[in-house]
Amino acid sequence: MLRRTGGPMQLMTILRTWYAHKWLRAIDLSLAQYVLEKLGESAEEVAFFAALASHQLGHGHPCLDLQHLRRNANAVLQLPPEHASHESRHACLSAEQALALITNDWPELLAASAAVNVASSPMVLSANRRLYLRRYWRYEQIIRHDLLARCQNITALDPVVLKQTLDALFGSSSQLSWQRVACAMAARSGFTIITGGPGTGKTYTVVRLLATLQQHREQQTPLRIRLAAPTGKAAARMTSSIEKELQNLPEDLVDTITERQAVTLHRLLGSSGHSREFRHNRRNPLLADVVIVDEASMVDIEMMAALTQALAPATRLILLGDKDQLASVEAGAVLGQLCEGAEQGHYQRELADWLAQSHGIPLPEDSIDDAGAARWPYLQHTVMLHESRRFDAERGIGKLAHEINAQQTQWLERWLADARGMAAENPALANINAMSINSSGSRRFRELVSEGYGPLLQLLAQGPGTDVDVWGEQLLQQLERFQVLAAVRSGDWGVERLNQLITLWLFGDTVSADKWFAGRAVMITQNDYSVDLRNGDIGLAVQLDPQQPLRVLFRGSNGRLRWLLPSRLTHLETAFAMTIHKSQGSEFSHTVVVLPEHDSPILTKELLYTGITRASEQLTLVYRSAERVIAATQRRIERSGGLTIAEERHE
Ligand SMILES: Nc1ncnc2c1ncn2[C@@H]1O[C@H](COP(=O)(O)OP(=O)(O)OP(=O)(O)O)[C@@H](O)[C@H]1O
Repeated sequence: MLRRTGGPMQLMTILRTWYAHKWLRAIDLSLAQYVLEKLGESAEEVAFFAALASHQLGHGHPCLDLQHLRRNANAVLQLPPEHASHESRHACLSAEQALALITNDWPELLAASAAVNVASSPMVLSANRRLYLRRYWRYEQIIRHDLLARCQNITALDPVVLKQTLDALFGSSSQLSWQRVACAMAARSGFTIITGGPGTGKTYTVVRLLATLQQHREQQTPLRIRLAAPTGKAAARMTSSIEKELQNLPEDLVDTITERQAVTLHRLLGSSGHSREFRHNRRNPLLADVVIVDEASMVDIEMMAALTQALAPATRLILLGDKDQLASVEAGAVLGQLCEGAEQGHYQRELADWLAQSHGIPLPEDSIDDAGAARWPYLQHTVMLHESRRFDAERGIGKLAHEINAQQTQWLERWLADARGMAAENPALANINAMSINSSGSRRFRELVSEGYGPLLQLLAQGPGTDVDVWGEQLLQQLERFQVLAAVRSGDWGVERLNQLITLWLFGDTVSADKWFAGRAVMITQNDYSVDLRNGDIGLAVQLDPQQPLRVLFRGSNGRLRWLLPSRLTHLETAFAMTIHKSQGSEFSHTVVVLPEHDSPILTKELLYTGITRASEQLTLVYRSAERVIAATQRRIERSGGLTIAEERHE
C-alpha cells in the first residue's frame, strides 16, 4: 500500500528551490513537471525520481541507481553541488533530507507507476534498482545486444599457425607478453578491447594486429580499415601514433596497411549537422573489415550505440582506451563498465589454452576463471596492458599514477611530505613535483605559471616574421608544452579564477580573461559544424598584423592551420587553465594539476589519475593540504549502469 508524502507538492517545491539555486537543470525540473501533468498530483514522488534520473544524466550517469542512492544520496547526486553558495545551502534541503520524505519503498513506488516500465513510458526501472530515462535504457540494450552478438563472431584460426605470425611480429621470448595475447585475441574475435594506461603499447599492439589480420586474410585484397576517435584532437594523435609505429614494421607489411588517417567518430558515422541521426546505421552500415576506436573511455553511451548499430555483423570492432580514466563528459562510462574486473583476466580455461598455444607460453593460473564466460562475457574479449613502455612504472609520472590508481596512500603520503627529498634519493622521481601553497594567488604558483607560459609569450612577441605558417606551427606546439589543469570549475582554486589570475600574470590588467586579446588561449566548448570545430579544440588568438583584426589559430581536422576571425566562434572559454574533464584525450609535456582547498565528492582517484596521466614529461601537483590529496585518492567514482548485467527486458 503506497502512502502520500509529507505535505502536498512538498517534493515539487524542493525541486523548484533546487532549480532556483542552480542545483538542478531546467530540463530536470521540466521532466518532473511533465510527469505530474500526465499523471496528476498523486505522482509527485515518481516525478521527483524522474528529476533525479535526469539530473544524474547531467552528471554522466545513464541511470539513477537506487541502491547507491540509498547508501549515500548526497554523494551520489552531488547535492549540494560543488559550487553551492552558503545562501543556497541554507535555503535548500540536502538530497538525503528530501529523500527521507519519501516513506514508500522506492522500487515498489516506481514499479507501480504508469510512467515506468509500460510501453513507451518515459522511464524504465531495471532489476528493481536502476531507473533510466527510456532513451538511455534503449542505448544500453542496443550496445549489450550488438556487442554480445559480435562476441559470437569467432574466426576459426589455428593457434599454431597464428603463433608463427606473432613470433615474427613480436619476436619470440620466454616471457609472456600481454600485447601479444591481445593481438591473438583480437585476431580471432569480432570484438576486442585493449585497455591500459598511457604508453602501455596499445598502438604498438594494434599496428601488429592489422599486419596479422592482413596475413591471415583469405582474399589478397587489402583490409578495409577505419580508424576513429571521439574528438578531433584524439583522432590527430591516433594518426600520428599509428604512423610512427608503422615505421617499426617491415616495409612489405607497412604497404599492406593502406588506411592511416583517423577521423572523429562523428565523421566516421556520417554526422548530419545537429541531428542525432547518422548516415551509417543498421540500414546503411559502414563498409569496413576492421574499425578501431582509440580513447574509447571518452565514448558516451549514445555514441557507442550509434557505432555498434552502424557496423555490419562481419566488421571487427576494436576498442582502445584506458579504463581507469574518467568517463566521457556525456553519460556513459561504457568502457569502464565493459572492462570491470579486467585486472584479474577472468578467462575461461578453453580460451586461455587457445591463447597459450598461440604464444607458446601458458597464461598465469590466476588469470583463469572457469566461471569467467558466464559471469564476465566481455572480459573474454578484453586484455589489459600494465607495463608502461614510455615512462617505466617506477619513474615519476608512472609511479604516481600507479599509486593513485591503486589507491595506495602510504607512498603518496611520504611523497607529499617530502617530494624533493625523495627525488634527491631517487632521480627517477625528479619529473614529479608536489607544491603545497596557501592560496591560488601564491608567489610560487605564479612563478611556476609564468615560467611555464614564458616560451609562448616569447614566440608571440617575436611575431610571425616571414613565414606565418612556421610561426603558427610553433605556437600550437608550444601550447602543448605547458598546461594548468583544475579539478573544479568555481571557487578560488577553480578553472575560472585560475584563468583570471594567469591572464593577469601574463598580460597585466589591461586585458580581461573573458575578452579577446592577442595571446588568449581558448577552448571550444560545443561542436560547431558551421566552422568545423569540435568541443575541446584548442586555439590561440594572435595578431598577424597590427592593421588587421585578431585571428584565432586552430589546427584543422586535416592537420592544416586555420586562422579564424573571433566573431565566427560562439561557444568557447579561456584555456590557460582547463578542467581535468576537458583535458581528456590530450597530453602536455608539463602538466600542472591544481586541487582545491576544500573537499568535494567530485575529487576522486579517477579525476587525479586522469589529470596526472596527461603529463608526458613533467608533472606538478599543486594543492593546499595533503589530506585533500589523500581523501581524493581514497574516493572512487561509483559507476552506474547495467551494461554488464544480463537482465530481462521490460518492453
Ligand atoms: N613491446 C614493445 N617493445 C618495444 N617498444 C614498445 C613495446 N610496446 C610499446 N613500445 C613503445 O612504447 C611507446 C608507447 O607505446 P604506444 O604508443 O603503443 O602506447 P599507447 O598505449 O598507445 O599510448 P597512449 O595511451 O599514450 O596512446 C612507443 O614508442 C612504442 O613503440
